[in-house]
Amino acid sequence: MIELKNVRKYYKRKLVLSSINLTINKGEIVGVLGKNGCGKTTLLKCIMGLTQIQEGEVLIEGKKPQDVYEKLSFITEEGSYFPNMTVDEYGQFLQLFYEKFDCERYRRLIDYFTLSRGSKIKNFSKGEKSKLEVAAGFSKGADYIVMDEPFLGKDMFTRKDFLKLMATQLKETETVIIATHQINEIEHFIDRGVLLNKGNIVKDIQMEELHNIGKDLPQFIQEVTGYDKDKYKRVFKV
Ligand SMILES: Nc1ncnc2c1ncn2[C@@H]1O[C@H](COP(=O)(O)OP(=O)(O)OP(=O)(O)O)[C@@H](O)[C@H]1O
Repeated sequence: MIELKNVRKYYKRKLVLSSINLTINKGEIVGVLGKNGCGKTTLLKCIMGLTQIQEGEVLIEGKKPQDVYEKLSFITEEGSYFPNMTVDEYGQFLQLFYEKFDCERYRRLIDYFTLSRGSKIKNFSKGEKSKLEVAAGFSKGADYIVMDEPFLGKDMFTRKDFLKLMATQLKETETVIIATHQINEIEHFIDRGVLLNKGNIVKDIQMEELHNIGKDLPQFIQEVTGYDKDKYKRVFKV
């Protein structure tokens, strides 16, 4: 279980997350959603223990994230790989570092994404690096897989493959937290949507509940966070 209790985060004097309370249970697939700059990445970094918080606490199974790093895997655009390594060398490194690293899963994912095992990571395209990041992130043997915009830079077919992968390969005990703007794509994949606006959780809804009331995710997000359709006219005075 992941617990965020009254988490408040500032970057210098700017308040980015204000008193966040959130509990994520084991096995849940949770989408963290909201407009640019609303605090999604910052929230994920708090869960990962990668950024300092000024108030409150984050607990992963009752412990600080820094004390259970092997339970967590962060899949991010920035990438956690070493560019000078080849795909195979990186796999060997991860195996040494993560006790529960699943070599077989890594190999299969590398093949699934048709990445060349002998190639240096630095020579990969953006999309290929992002596939490698997913392959590594899913193979660390972590209980909590935290993803920040995993669709970025991936072509249409890869995005489909990626979703298929998540829908079929995840174990029941694996928990996924995914921050993305690709709401159409994750609509039928997530169990629950947590909607942020200006650093606050403004809605936390089970997808089943949403579909039962006949709404889809884009509609729901627009209703909750609003869309200023006249902004263009105001700014450009047209
Ligand atoms: N290292 C930093 N230093 C100062 N301000 C930051 C830093 N990182 C993020 N911010 C600010 O914090 C706010 C939230 O940023 P964050 O990256 O969490 O948003 P986001 O919801 O992930 O946005 P996006 O959808 O654009 O990726 C933004 O206003 C951003 O400018």
